[in-house]
Amino acid sequence: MSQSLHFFTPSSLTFSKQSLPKPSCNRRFPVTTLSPKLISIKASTSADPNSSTTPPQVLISDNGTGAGEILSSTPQDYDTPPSQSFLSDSSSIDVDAVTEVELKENGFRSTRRTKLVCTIGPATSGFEELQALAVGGMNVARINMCHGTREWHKRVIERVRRLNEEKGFAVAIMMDTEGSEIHMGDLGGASSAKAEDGEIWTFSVRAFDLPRPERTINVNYDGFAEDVQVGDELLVDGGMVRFEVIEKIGPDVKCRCTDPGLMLPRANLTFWRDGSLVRERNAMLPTISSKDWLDIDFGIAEGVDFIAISFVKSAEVINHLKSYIAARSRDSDIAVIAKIESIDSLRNLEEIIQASDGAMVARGDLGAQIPLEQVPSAQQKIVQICRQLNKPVIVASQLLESMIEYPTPTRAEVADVSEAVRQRADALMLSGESAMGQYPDKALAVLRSVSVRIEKWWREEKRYEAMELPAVGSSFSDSISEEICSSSAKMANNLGVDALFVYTKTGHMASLLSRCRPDCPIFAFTSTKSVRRRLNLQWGLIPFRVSFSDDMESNLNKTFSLLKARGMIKSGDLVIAVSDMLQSIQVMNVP
Ligand SMILES: Nc1ncnc2c1ncn2[C@@H]1O[C@H](COP(=O)(O)OP(=O)(O)O)[C@@H](O)[C@H]1O
Ligand SMILES: C=C(OP(=O)(O)O)C(=O)O
Ligand SMILES: [K+]
Ligand SMILES: [Mg+2]
Repeated sequence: MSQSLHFFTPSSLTFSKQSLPKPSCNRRFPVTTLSPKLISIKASTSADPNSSTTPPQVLISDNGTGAGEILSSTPQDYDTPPSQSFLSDSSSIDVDAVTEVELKENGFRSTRRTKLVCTIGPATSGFEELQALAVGGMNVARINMCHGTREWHKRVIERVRRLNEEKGFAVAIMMDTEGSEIHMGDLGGASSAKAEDGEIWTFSVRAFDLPRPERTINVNYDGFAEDVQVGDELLVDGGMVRFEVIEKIGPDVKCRCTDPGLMLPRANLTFWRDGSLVRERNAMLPTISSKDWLDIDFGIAEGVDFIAISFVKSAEVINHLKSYIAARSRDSDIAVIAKIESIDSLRNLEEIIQASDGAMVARGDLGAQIPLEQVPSAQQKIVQICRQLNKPVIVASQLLESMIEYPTPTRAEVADVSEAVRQRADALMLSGESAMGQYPDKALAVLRSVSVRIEKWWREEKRYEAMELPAVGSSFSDSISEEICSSSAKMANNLGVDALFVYTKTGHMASLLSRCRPDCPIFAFTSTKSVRRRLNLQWGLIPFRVSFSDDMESNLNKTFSLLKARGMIKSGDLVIAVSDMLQSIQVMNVP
C-alpha cells in the first residue's frame, strides 16, 4: 500500500494533483500561480523492497485534520522502456564518468560529498595531466590570472572542454582574478629567488633591465616607497621570507633579510608596523584592476563557470561585477565567488557573502593580513556563514603544501584537511600542489581519501551539529522549498534512504538540499550543462543532465529506467524525490 499526504495551505481546499495549474517551466514556482498552495508528500514504499512489481500509487489528501481522502489511483509500470518522446536528445542522461564508476562499484553511501578544486599550472596543463586530475576526482579546474598569459589559460580551458566532451566529465572552470594588492614582479623569468639571512635587497617600482640585477625585486604598487617607513617589517608571501626596511632612496627601498627563504614570482607583499598590517594608500587600490576587467571579459567570452574575485572589500564590488556579467553574457550564468582574504572582507563578511554566489577562504593571503593564529577561527566563521546563507564555500591554500615537494603529506596537513571536511565545507582546493608541484595526482588522492574517510566517520558517529539554518528566501514559495528540503533531508536520515533525488531547473532546490548536509548523496537532475557544471562545486550533489517535464511521475519513470539501464541504481533502492516545479516530497522504492 502506498500513500501520499497533501497539505493544503493556507485554506484546506482539496484538489487532485491533476487539477493544479501548470507551473511555469523556467522558474521556481511563483506564489501567484498557486492559490491555494499544494504540497504533496507522497509515501509509496513497497512492502517488499525487492519486489519487482510496483504497487499502485494512491494519493491521499490531508486537509489538516489527519483524515485522508483518496484523490486518485495511478497504476505504475516503471519497467516500461522510455517512450518515443524520450528518444533522441531526451533519451539520454549525462553523469560524470568517474562518479558513474564509483556509484557502480561502491554504492551510494561511499560517494565523496566534499568537492575538489585543482589549480592548473605548468605541472597539470597538458591534456593527459588534466585527464589524470579528472579521473582523480577534480570537480573544478581553477585558473589563476596572476600567472601565465590569456593564451595559455585559453588553451587550458579548451583542453578541459575537450575532456568533458570526449571523456564524459563535467569539470567546471573557475577563473581567479589577480586583484590589485601589492606583489612582486615576475623575477625576470626566474622560477624563484633565494634570500639569505642578513642580505640587503632592493625593492623598487623601477622596472629593472634584464638580466635582473642581483638582489633586486620589482614591486607593482606605485606608492610603495612613500608608504613604507624605515623599521617596518616586509613580509613576502605572508611571512615565508621577512625583511626589515633599513633605508629609502627615492623609489628604492633597501631591506635586510631577517627570515631567509625562497621567493616565488609575483609573491604577495605586506608590510607591518608595531605588530599590525600597514594599510596606507594601498587600502584604496581598486578590488578589480583594469587588468582584472580585461581578464573578466576574457572569462565571459570563454564562458567560464565561476569567477573568483581576489581581495574583495565590500558587497558593492560583487554587485557591480554581477550586473556587468549580466549585461554582457546572454545567459549570465557565471557564478561570482568572493575570496575572503583581507581585513576588509572580514569586516563586511555577511554582506559580501550575501551578495556573492559563493565564497573562498583564501588562507594564503588571509594569513598575511591577520595573525596566523586567527586564521582557523576565521575559517570556521566563514564556512558557517556560507552554510547559513546557502552559498557554497571553498577552503583554500596550503592544505597539502609539503606535497609540492614530497609524495606524502604531513600528519598536520591531514589533520587540517580533516578539519575542513568535518566543518562540511563544500570544497577543498589545491594551489601550488597541483599547479607546480611534483605530485599533483597524489595530492588529489589524499584530499579524496581523507574526505571520504572523515565523511564516513562523521556519519557513523552521527555527529549532527545543531546548526540553525535560518530562512534564506524572501517569498512564501521560497519558504516552502526550504521546508521541503529540510524535511526531506531529515526524513532521508531517519529512514536511512539511499539517495535524495531533486529535479531542478536553476539548481536552487539542489543547493537547499545540499545545505542540509544529509547522510545520503543527492542526485541533482537538471536540464542544462551549465547548471550541471555549477552544481559540481556543492557538497553532496551528484549532478546529472537529463531533460524532464513538469510531470513528476514521468520524470521518475524516465530517470529510474535510465539509471537502471546504466546500472547506477537497482530495484529496491529507497529514494526520496523532490522537485522545484511541483513542490512535493515523494518516498519510494525503485521498482
Ligand atoms: N598559469 C600558471 N603559470 C605558471 N605558474 C603558475 C600558474 N598558476 C600557478 N602557478 C604556480 O603555482 C603557484 C601556486 O599557485 P597559486 O596558489 O594559484 O598562486 P599564488 O602562489 O600566486 O597565490 C604559483 O605561485 C605559481 O608559481
Ligand atoms: C587562494 C588564494 O589566492 P591566490 O592563490 O590567488 O593568492 C589565497 O590567497 O589563499
Ligand atoms: K588570484
Ligand atoms: Mg590570495
